[in-house]
Amino acid sequence: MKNMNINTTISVLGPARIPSPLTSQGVTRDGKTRFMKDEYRISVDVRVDRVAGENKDSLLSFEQAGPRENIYFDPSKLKCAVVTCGGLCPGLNDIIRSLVLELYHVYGVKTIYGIRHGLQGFIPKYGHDLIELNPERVSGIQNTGGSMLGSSRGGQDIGEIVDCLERIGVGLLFMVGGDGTLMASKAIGDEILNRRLKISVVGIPKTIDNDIFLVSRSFGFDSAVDVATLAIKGAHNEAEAYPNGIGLIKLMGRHSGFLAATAALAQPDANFVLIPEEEILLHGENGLLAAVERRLALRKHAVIIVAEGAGQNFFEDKDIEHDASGNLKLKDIGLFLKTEISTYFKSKNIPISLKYIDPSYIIRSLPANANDSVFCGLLARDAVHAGMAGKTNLLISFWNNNYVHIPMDASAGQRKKMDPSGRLWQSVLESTGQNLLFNG
Ligand SMILES: Nc1ncnc2c1ncn2[C@@H]1O[C@H](COP(=O)(O)OP(=O)(O)OP(=O)(O)O)[C@@H](O)[C@H]1O
Ligand SMILES: O=P(O)(O)OC[C@H]1O[C@](O)(CO)[C@@H](O)[C@@H]1O
Ligand SMILES: [Mg+2]
Repeated sequence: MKNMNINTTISVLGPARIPSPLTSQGVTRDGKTRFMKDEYRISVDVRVDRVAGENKDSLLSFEQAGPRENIYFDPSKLKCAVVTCGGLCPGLNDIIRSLVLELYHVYGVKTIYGIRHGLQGFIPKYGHDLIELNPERVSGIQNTGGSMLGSSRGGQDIGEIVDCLERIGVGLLFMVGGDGTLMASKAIGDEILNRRLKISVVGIPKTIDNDIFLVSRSFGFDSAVDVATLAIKGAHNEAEAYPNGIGLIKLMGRHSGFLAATAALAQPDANFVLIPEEEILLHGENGLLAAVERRLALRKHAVIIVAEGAGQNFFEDKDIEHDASGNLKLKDIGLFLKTEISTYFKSKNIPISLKYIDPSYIIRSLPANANDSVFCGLLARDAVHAGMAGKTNLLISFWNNNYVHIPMDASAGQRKKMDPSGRLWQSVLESTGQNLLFNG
């Protein structure tokens, strides 16, 4: 972490004095306690570079997630709420289910509200009813994609959201979403603080783009990679089957190419991977079109993966649009490339068979795979442990193979991007051999 000034201190609503209901199960078979102490920390950097001549390391560390010996909230009086915001993502229902089961069975919290359709659900004018969540209500939801609570985009009045929390008496709010949701969580947390309320806000980062700052892996990403490999297989089969076949696949990834790059490694049939972090050169000897031509001459087929945020520089600045949440609406680089490739080969009188595959919404709306389901359960349980201990304005993150607490303001407003000189991208370059094709 080059930025050593990030905040790593977690806020608390007050001292946690009530013995946890987990106390009866709090000691493991070998006599060790399973409770975490706030003093257990996970270092931010695994590698520690010593300054020449010094023999002391100064370690930046995150608080380790997990059950605390004492909790802040009285489970018999506590009301909780869960909301899912932004784009769909595999695993949302696993998260909701695990939150409910942990709160209900392990901590004994019996009142859990599901907020419908993201932040809209807090605002009376939309008329979305609350859902009472309990183990029966969430039974089997993990087998379905999407979110049983629904979602929405679009800003809502933060004051009105906190009014709603006060009105329904929520003490612990779980917010599941991407970077925008974390910004909203932070704003809600700040307003709660302004009003001196004892409401804890815990974020669980979600995105198939895997672009949340200080989060090594977000849930849904692994499932998205899985499904993306099917699209790559299909594109490869189509490309191989026809003379000069080209399979072009567009994958999601607004500002970061993690999904495109990882899927290309998981299903190594792609010859070109195009990501937002690297500029695309289209024309000329070292451009994509000439490189595809070289590839066809060599192997008679080609597979191209493009992340949706790649090549946005090809589109004019004048018709810039934003969605309801203020996210930049990306122009369709997949369709653009399809046209450019077709036009190029037509102008050269080279017949091609181009198949364009856009699996975007299929990928993000399916249920989680087994690996993500396990991950969601662990994240959700740690979110409950943190919230019950009275911790607030934090998100649960997976970092250096550990589950940790990250203060919301350390992550919100920043984005994780792929390092073009890092191992992931360099492996993609090796696996595809695309640099050799680009450079003739
Ligand atoms: N700075 C902010 N302050 C308050 N609310 C915000 C802010 N940014 C985003 N939001 C709200 O948070 C919600 C989720 O944001 P958004 O639609 O951008 O999805 P997201 O959480 O980033 O997920 P995705 O990764 O799918 O885009 C929206 O209702 C949005 O209006
Ligand atoms: O079509 P929508 O819902 O605006 O969302 C598209 C965006 O959402 C994401 O799936 C993230 O949730 C991005 O990969 C994509 O750019
Ligand atoms: Mg977002």
